[in-house]
Parts: sequence; structure tokens; C-alpha cells
Amino acid sequence: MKTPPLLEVQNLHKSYNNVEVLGGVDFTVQRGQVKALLGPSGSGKSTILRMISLLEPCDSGTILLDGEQIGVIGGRVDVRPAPERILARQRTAIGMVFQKFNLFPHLDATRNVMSGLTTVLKVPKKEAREQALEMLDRVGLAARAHAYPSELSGGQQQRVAIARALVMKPKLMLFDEPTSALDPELVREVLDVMEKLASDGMTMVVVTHEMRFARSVASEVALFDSGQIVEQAPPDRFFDAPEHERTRRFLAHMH
Ligand SMILES: Nc1ncnc2c1ncn2[C@@H]1O[C@H](COP(=O)(O)OP(=O)(O)OP(=O)(O)O)[C@@H](O)[C@H]1O
Repeated sequence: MKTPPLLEVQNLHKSYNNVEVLGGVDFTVQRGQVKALLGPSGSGKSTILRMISLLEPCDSGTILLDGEQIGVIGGRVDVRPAPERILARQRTAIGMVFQKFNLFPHLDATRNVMSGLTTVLKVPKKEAREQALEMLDRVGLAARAHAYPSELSGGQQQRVAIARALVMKPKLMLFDEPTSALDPELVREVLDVMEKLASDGMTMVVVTHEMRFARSVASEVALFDSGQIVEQAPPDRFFDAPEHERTRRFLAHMH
């Protein structure tokens, strides 16, 4: 039997106050692939990540993770929003990293990373601590395990946020402009961690303005505009031979 793509987004729609923000979005991400989403501000990139991570429901459409429809219960005829208990289980399979790191200011790095393990997955404290330390090591922060967010640079805080998502052992990682809030000299350390994750085989969807990262790390790049995907292609084709005029205009502004 053919294995399904890890993520399949089909015909996703979302409006806020009768204004359409997503107008029928389709894309798939194969296991181990990195999809970079580019697009102008307000085009719906964050919204699509919020729908996939089940932080907010979509109006219509289907999201399949590893072949399982998520966010709803029931079949094609009787589809209802999944109860919070099921959503919580489904959400743990999807890690999300935001532009602002959203760490708990009163917890040190280790306890920030442990928090989901102990509260959502009910992992015993000692074991959660061990796993958290392992993850902090993986993002190069073993030496700062007891530092509080206010004692860490933006790049370090974002790496703690990545460790906090990774420790839940997600099948899929979503990144929403993870380096946009950072001083330029701190961008590289976060991109390096993401690049390593990608080469370790993590499946990722990354909203980014980092063209070099998209070109060198993404398996496929998609341009979003006005709530729709205009063009998606492997990076060489996307950057060097885009098919659509809209993509050419977007890229011209980025250089
Ligand atoms: N909760 C909300 N209520 C009302 N409108 C919203 C809400 N969230 C997003 N929008 C609107 O939806 C549109 C798409 O927003 P979204 O944040 O997804 O865009 P984006 O491409 O991620 O932009 P940016 O790069 O600026 O983050 C915008 O016009 C925004 O104002």
C-alpha cells in the first residue's frame, strides 16, 4: 500500500468577518520534506499554520496528517469539530514555533521545555527533565539549561522554543517566521538548528522571508498571495525559472 503524504491540506477556506483570508488552499508535504511558504504580509501564511496546528478551526476543507483527518470527527457526511480532548492529542503531533518565542518568563529553559511533557503528556518530572536536557543539548543550549528567558538572547530563546516543540516528538514542525523578531546577527544560529533538523529528516513547513534558507533547505517553495497558492515548485525552478508573473514580481522585490 502506498504511504500517504505526511501532511495533506485540501481546499482550505477561512474568512474573518466575511473577509476571505484563505480561498481554497491545497498542498502536500511528503515525509522528511521541508516546504517553505513565502508571500507578502497579510497573504494568509500565518493563518494557514494556525489552521494546520489546530489552534483555530477552518471554515471548510480537510487536513490530513499521516492519512488521518484532524480537527474534526465523523466522516464526510457528518463532520463535527473534534472535542478538546481529541484536539489535544492531535496537537501534540504538530510542533509550532512562533515569531515571538512565547516562553514562560518565570520558568528556566529546562522547565520551559519540560512544561508540555508534564502537563499534556503526564510524563513524570524526572523523566521529563532528562528529555528536556537532551533537547536543549540538541539545540546547542546544554550550558544554559538553568537560565531564565530574560537572561537569554533572542536567538537562544527561539532555540529553547524549538526544543520545547521537539521534546513532544512531533511528526511535523511548523515555523512561523521564526527569525523575523531577531537581531540580524542572531538569525544564523536559529537557521542552523532548523537546517540540522531538516537534515535529520524532520518534516517541516516554514513561513519565512529568508530566501537563502528557502533555496538551500526547502524541498519545495510555495508563493502565497491573497489566501491562495500562486506557484509551488522545487527551489531551483521556483527561484530561477518561475512560471508566474506574480512570482517574478515578488522575487524582484526580495532582492
Ligand atoms: N483573528 C483574526 N481576525 C480578523 N482578521 C484576521 C485574524 N487573523 C488574521 N486576520 C487577517 O487575515 C489576513 C491574513 O493574515 P495572516 O496573518 O495570515 O497573514 P500573513 O501572510 O501571515 O502576514 P504577515 O507576514 O504579516 O504575518 C490579514 O488581512 C489579517 O488582518
